[in-house]
Amino acid sequence: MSPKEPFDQPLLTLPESDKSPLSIRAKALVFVDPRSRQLREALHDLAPSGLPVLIQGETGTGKELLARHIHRESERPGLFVAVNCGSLSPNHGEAELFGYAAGAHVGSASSRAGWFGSANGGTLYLDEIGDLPLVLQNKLLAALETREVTRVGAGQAQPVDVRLVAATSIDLAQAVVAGKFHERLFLYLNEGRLVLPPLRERVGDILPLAEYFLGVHAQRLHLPLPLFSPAAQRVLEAHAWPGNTRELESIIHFALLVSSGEEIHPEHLNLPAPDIAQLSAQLRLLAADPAQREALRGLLNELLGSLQP
Ligand SMILES: Nc1ncnc2c1ncn2[C@@H]1O[C@H](COP(=O)(O)OP(=O)(O)OP(=O)(O)O)[C@@H](O)[C@H]1O
Repeated sequence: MSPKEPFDQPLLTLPESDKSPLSIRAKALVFVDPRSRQLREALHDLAPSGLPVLIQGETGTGKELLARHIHRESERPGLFVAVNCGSLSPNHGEAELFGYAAGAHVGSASSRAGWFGSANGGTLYLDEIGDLPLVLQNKLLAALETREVTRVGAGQAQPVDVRLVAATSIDLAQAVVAGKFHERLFLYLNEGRLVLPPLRERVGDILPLAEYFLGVHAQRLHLPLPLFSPAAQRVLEAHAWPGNTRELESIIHFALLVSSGEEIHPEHLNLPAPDIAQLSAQLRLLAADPAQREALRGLLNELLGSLQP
């Protein structure tokens, strides 16, 4: 981490030069909630270690963005290569991952390095690693342990230096028990484990992220920057965000487009009305945080007051 990025700064940015072919739009990681700050410290410790990393989190929580920051802080000279294991071809997954030799199969007149080779010297990010077929899990473990890959159809293994960062939205320990995931691969990956909590459990991140996305989209669309009304802020903090940060970004983008420009109100947020069970779960979470408790008490008194006949 550079001296410009102490832990008390809630924004961690990727450099403009991060021109990975699979780059995603947002480059900044917003960390304000205490749980996110802990995660940032863990990231800072883990990134330069070179250890494999397993990131667990629901969809849209920011696993790929976190992996990019791990790569950046590791200062490995090679590329960050992101691959979704669910999108590997059932028949050619091995060739896609490890490459193939010229003439290995019909149409392969020349050889190809594969994702492993492309990430040589850098970081291979395997999203939804639980979707990898068992046979490929075995080959992946062998490649990681021996630091060598053999292209499909090639006689000789080649040395590779790849740091693996894997992500999963399922509990891989349970997949191991169910016989769906290779235990040794799980233990290998689990050396460096980061758990990205869902957004509803990082309530302190919701408004800073909302403001961040509002700023990004207002700037991109050359629109004036509106503010969130206090009621809109409360709605944002009370929503359960099943689609996590990705859902938050699209809600904010929409609100920016439909608001008149000065202030965003609850009616601009295209969110379903929360049900009572969801609302009370959110309130319980907020009440657990001493900083939020007083604000919550005031709000509840205000609401109860408005209900008096
Ligand atoms: N802390 C954060 N700060 C800023 N942007 C974030 C943060 N977390 C996530 N995002 C943004 O939210 C979107 C979803 O993040 P990302 O694709 O990394 O999630 P994911 O967990 O890998 O999703 P999936 O499981 O669907 O692959 C991206 O546009 C990402 O830039």
